[in-house]
Amino acid sequence: MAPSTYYSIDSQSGVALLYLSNPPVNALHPSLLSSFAENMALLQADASVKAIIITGDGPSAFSAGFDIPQFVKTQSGSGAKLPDVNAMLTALVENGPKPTVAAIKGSALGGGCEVAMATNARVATAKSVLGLPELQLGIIPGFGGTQRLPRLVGIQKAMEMMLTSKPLKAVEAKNRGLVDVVVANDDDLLPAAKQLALAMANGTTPRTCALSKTDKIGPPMAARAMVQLGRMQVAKNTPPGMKHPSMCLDAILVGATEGPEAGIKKEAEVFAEVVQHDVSKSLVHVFLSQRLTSKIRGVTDSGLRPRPMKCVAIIGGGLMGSGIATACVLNGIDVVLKEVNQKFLEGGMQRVAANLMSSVKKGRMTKEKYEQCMSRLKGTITYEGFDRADMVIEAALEDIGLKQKIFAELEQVCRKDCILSTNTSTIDINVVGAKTNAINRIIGNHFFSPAHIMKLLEIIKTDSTDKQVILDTIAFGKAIKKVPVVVGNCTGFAVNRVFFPYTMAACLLVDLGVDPYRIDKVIKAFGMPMGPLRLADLVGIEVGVHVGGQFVQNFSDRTYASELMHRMRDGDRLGEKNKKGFYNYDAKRRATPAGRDVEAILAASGAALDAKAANTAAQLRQIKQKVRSFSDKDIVDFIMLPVVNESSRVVAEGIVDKASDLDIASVLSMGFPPYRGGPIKMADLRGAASVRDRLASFAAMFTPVGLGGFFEPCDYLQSCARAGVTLADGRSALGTQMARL
Ligand SMILES: C[C@H](O)CC(=O)SCCNC(=O)CCNC(=O)[C@H](O)C(C)(C)COP(=O)(O)OP(=O)(O)OC[C@H]1O[C@@H](n2cnc3c(N)ncnc32)[C@H](O)[C@@H]1OP(=O)(O)O
Repeated sequence: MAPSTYYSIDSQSGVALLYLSNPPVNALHPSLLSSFAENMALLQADASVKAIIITGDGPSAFSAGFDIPQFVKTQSGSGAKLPDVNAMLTALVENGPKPTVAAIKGSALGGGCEVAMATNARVATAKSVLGLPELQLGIIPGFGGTQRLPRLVGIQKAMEMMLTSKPLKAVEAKNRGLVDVVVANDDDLLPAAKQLALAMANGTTPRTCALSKTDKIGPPMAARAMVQLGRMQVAKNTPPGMKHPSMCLDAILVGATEGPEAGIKKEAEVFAEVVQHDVSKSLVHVFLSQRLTSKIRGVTDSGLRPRPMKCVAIIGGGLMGSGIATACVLNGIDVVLKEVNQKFLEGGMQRVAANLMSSVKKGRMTKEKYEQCMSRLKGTITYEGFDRADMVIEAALEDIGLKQKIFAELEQVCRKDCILSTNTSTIDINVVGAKTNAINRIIGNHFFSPAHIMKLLEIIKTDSTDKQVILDTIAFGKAIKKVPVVVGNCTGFAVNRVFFPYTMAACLLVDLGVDPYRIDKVIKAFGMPMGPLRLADLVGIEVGVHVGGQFVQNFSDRTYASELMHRMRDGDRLGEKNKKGFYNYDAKRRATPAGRDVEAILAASGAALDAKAANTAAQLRQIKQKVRSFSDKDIVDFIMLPVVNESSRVVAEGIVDKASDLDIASVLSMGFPPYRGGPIKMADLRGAASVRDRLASFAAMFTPVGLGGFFEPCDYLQSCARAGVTLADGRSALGTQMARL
């Protein structure tokens, strides 16, 4: 059914009930808004109607706001024309002849909250939440929210709610003035709303029109001072180039100092501008793409039903294994945790207990829930209990022989329908299962550390993995509240593979004489949580040497084999592990640049590059000169565009189901800034041709010293650039040409 509204009128009381209807969250689609305007006009004109209650259809939402996919259409110029929602809300909902009440169950977010704020009173169930999270989509409220919210809760709270995008629970919303009545049970909602609506119709309770209220915004001078405080917050917390938070404050200020009409006008101007910014295009892309990762062609649309994973056996109680066990027991799944001896087992069990206890200490979990979770955890040093397991997750050392032995044993001790999975981050899944006859039920479950906190679950399927196994693993990922991204089997899978150039490019810059701390600073300013050298310390220099070596071996045409990490390791600069890496670490893991402590290592690594390029020393000298005068933007391109290049290969090879899956995986694992959309979205916003040309210029610069391959734009990127199609659409747009890539 098309998104719309429908209503009924209680002829006895004269109360009309208008439903916003667009399951599952009653998003305000343009057709719903048109129907809303039409039906409100009808009800306001109907002489038999005394008051109007607006509510959401279905159990979970009043309305989660404007229909977000419509933004993509607006941004590409194909959006439907909206009725004048602000005029309609003011004339028909706020100031119409009949009083209006919002009856809220579940979420009233964004435009949904704005509709509710336009009514004359709000009644909400205790579990409801109300808020204006538009800023997290790179936009600002556009249906009067920047004007009504400050008038209901005060400027300070309104700014806080908008700038953090955090909604209020119903009880706090009532304390703040956003809600009038809170009811404990769903069944009490409509009766309470009706009572209030009739009281307003009879004049026994006054009608509130939020736009006319002034008591909470104070005089203009006070409003200016308050907004100035908000601006200081924005300056502190907002990445450079992100304009919509301060533009949101502009709209609040105009309303508070020049009146609501001017404020609504300003809000509309700002909204129309920010919705076209790249930041909004990226954040909307991330919101929608994150919800698409668990929809896999040929699997989730195959008619199969996922089997619930009630019991999971985990091999290895180290950091990863105990984190995975924590995520399982937290979400109602029984766990059998296996270790090699009693001492290690106790260590693993204690780690799970400590993970859970940390939530208790922070007040996020009750002691009762803690006990419940712990009761789901059983430890063993044999395979006892593995016959109960619906899925095994092996999280042992990254040792091929060991994993093969474990999998051969698992085949013997587990049920024939048990999914056998590995948490390897580097080893080919087919190799892990090579000594079994169970390759169709073997899959990768790649968690990111700390496994009970990080949202991404990279699921690695092979050509032999059964669809049912993939489907069950996706459902398992969702059951433990991860975002599952299904990828193909290749060196580094998706995430580690696309990010290998991140560290290699940084090593190349350091070898050419660029200050490592400048590199980290520039990349952090780009929006990554930390620069590549700080990250190398965090992951561990030895791990870097091991993983880097695999990429050099497998992708020799496009890797840079720096000696930097090897020399760091040999110099006992192992990273956070021994508190000495590119940075020195204190007891609280605070990092300070190691500076002179690593000077000799950096010099030796640079000298190794000089020695390798001895026959082209003059060209290398020229390159060094250029590189040392690189701007910050050059450094970002130098490091991030090779990541885009490898991402393009991953998309071209079909390692991910959709290009956007790779963006989400990058955001949720490496902390790629969501407001840049992920490597593919970022490249598409810039244009494939521009990315290709910049990479080609780096390739031309480095070819004389034999390192051009590291930057050479891949065939897919070149084809998309030539055809003028996006990297996201290239696979379908290039069609048969893809076969030749
Ligand atoms: C003019 C206005 O000021 C502008 C606006 O209103 S912009 C919109 C502002 N609103 C928001 O940002 C709220 C966005 N939604 C959410 O935060 C969360 O979806 C939620 C809290 C409502 C529910 O969360 P949760 O229960 O985890 O379910 P979630 O998977 O996110 O959503 C359920 C489905 O509803 C969809 N959905 C949620 N909000 C939507 C919206 N505003 N528009 C369209 N679809 C929406 C999701 O895409 C998902 O679809 P799927 O089932 O096809 O995957």
